[in-house]
Amino acid sequence: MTLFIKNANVLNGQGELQMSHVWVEDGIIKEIYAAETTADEILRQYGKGHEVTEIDGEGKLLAPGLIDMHVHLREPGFEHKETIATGTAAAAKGGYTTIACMPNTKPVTDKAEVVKLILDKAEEANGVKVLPYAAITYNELGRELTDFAELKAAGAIGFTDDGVGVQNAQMMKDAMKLAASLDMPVIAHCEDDSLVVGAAVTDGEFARKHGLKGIPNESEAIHVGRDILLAEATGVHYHVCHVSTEQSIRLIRMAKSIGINVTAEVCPHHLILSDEDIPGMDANWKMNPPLRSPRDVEACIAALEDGTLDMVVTDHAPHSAEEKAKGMELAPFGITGFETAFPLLYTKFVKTGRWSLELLVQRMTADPARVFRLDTGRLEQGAIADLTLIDLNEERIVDPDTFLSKGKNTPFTGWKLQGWPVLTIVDGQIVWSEKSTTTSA
Ligand SMILES: NC(=O)N[C@@H](CC(=O)O)C(=O)O
Ligand SMILES: [Zn+2]
Ligand SMILES: [Zn+2]
Repeated sequence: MTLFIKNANVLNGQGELQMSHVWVEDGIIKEIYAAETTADEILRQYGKGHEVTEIDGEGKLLAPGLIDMHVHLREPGFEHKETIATGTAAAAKGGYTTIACMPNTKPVTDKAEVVKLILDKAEEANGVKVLPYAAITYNELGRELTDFAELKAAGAIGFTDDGVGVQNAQMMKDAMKLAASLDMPVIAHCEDDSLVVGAAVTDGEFARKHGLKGIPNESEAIHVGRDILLAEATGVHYHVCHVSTEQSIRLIRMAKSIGINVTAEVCPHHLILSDEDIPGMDANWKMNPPLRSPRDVEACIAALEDGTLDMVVTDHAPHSAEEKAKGMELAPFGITGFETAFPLLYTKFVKTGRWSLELLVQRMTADPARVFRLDTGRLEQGAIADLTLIDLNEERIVDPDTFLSKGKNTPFTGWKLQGWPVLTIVDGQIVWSEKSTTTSA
């Protein structure tokens, strides 16, 4: 398939938007033309004999396809929450072209056959690239290491027990040693169970007001500190999941400054919401880690800006309406993310002038690609044509009824946002489009 995307705004190397036409052939960006050459001229010259699908960018932003290195697709086992088909559809609608899915499925992704099942289902789905993580321990129980070599051979891209922390330090050290020997990363959900005390929200304003037990910041940071020492000892690439506290950031910044191989991610909700924003006992505001204090939110924003936090991930965690209806204390942790992430961050940080558009795009594309050594996330001649077209001007209200995800669990219902993805391309194929396109011979 040949694609010709005309009149799109592309970020040049200097962070400026430049009106361009992009020619895509055999899944590769063949050429990026400056807008001085008219689209018709290019078509006359190069379009002969090709079947060309023309897309009018109408001045919208054309960016590398977004990359989300932390998502829950729920299949196998929790298909009432999400499936690989509905999750990848939601991802494409959110502008994502590559997503990495967590192993807390049923069965847990702790054997090669589960990795293969996920890859097979992804193959049958819409074309969004699905990279599976495998579990560190069988059933994520923290008792016995999985067969890392076999899981790597089956296609797993890293090891994590996301959903729970690895409680035993020796187990984590053994996991890191083994992963390092296979040149694979360890990705950690940092949570020390002995400090968590069965709470649903952070230990802060909201908990005090409602007489609830709270999850303290150090339950996260204590694992970050422990694991940084273990990463130093083993040399593994250690990646911290969904960082939410100032204390974790301090430790990561220090570790990076002395050359320890640590990277980290942050979620839109931890950049935008604090526990003081929670309107009441509504489980759509419950996620793990919980919304923290305004001070932690500011620390997360500053750390993403200076690169201490490398990338944005959604931690897309769909649950059914029935599950979330159990209320703040009993409902499962997690909120959906794919279909609101870019507009949220664009509206809250770029529109307000705090971030450049370039910074936001980089933290959602080139940076995750760099950290996980993925051959995507670039918009340049010769690169793989994973692309997303985004309307930066149209304002829309977040309405979960319009989500392609089965999960409607979001705290952002009713928010008025700008920066909505309108077309998503993977390997030069349109995988999602708001409008139909025209093909000319
Ligand atoms: N983040 C969440 O609140 N929930 C995740 C688990 C996790 O990411 O730890 C889930 O699987 O629902
Ligand atoms: Zn987690
Ligand atoms: Zn998660």
